[in-house]
Amino acid sequence: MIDLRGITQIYQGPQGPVEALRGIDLSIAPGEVFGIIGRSGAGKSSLVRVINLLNRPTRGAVVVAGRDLTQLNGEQLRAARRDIGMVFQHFNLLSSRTVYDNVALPLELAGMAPAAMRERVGPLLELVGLSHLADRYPAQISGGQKQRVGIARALASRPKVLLSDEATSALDPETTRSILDLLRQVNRELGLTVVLITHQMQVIKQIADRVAVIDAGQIVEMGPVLDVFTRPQQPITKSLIDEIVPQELPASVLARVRSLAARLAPGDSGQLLRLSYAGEQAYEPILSHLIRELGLDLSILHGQIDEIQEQTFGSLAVYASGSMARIGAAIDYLRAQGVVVQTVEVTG
Ligand SMILES: Nc1ncnc2c1ncn2[C@@H]1O[C@H](COP(=O)(O)OP(=O)(O)OP(=O)(O)O)[C@@H](O)[C@H]1O
Repeated sequence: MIDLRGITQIYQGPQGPVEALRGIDLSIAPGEVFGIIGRSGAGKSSLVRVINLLNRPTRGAVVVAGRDLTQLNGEQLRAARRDIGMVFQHFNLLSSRTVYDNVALPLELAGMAPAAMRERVGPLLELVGLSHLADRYPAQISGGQKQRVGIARALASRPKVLLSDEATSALDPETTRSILDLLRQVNRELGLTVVLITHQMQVIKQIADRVAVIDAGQIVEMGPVLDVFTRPQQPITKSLIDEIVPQELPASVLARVRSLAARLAPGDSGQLLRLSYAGEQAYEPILSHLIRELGLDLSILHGQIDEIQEQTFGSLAVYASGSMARIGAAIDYLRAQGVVVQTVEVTG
């Protein structure tokens, strides 16, 4: 649905050129919810605005629904943009127009007759749950409701792609969840491709199928969300995930490891393992196999089980004690079960 090829964006800043995007290649499939995450200044806004050519890239091709937007003339581009809706962090509603008239605006601009417009806007207000507020003005509704208006307006021209530029950053956590649920619903019911940028892993966790991590204008990591959560590769990805799954173990856990290590039976070894897994399998049978079949002693020190996209995602810290051979066999067994195993050395 969306193919970005070799996208470079150079701004002329007051202190000279700023290379905000440096050779981005990205393919987003139809119907996908694709998240782009990065710290402030990483280039997220620049990237999402390239997709509808609000930003014209310095170099590269922007192919949406089979057409390279950079090659279109003004009129063709205006037509192509109707396939791409956008929602903004600060909603960008017109304060002098009612909720209804804000949603109707793109249709009015496209010259649609009022009766046809009513037929289009009514169901959209229903979809976003605002039919009862159609006559209110933006100043008379909440932030979450404003964003619902923004989403309905973005859907008015029946786009194939919805871009979301930090749509939930100005909202509290509960409203954020409800807006993300709405975007998910729109994605599923209308088959829309959704591209969202955010600096919050919570947003990615709740809604995205795949995620790209952007840093200093480049994609440094990309994959299905579950994979990236269980096997983050880059330090930036780890630090972004830390918000959900702490990457460092608490001091109390490390103290417990030291005390277990001090009480090992003669000839035994001990190893702290961090396990993470995603998907169908559950920990319990795997851990009981280790204890029963491999004769290992396992202490569960720390753990968290969460849900990502209706799949279980867990992370555990366990201390295994027994012979070196048994610990090695346990690690092999865990990996064969699809569990990501990290051995952690505890000093001091
Ligand atoms: N119009 C502009 N002129 C000059 N430099 C710009 C312009 N817009 C963005 N930049 C610079 O380009 C880089 C990327 O900015 P961008 O807004 O894309 O990042 P971002 O990841 O969206 O950041 P934030 O989360 O803070 O909005 C930054 O260094 C920024 O200062």
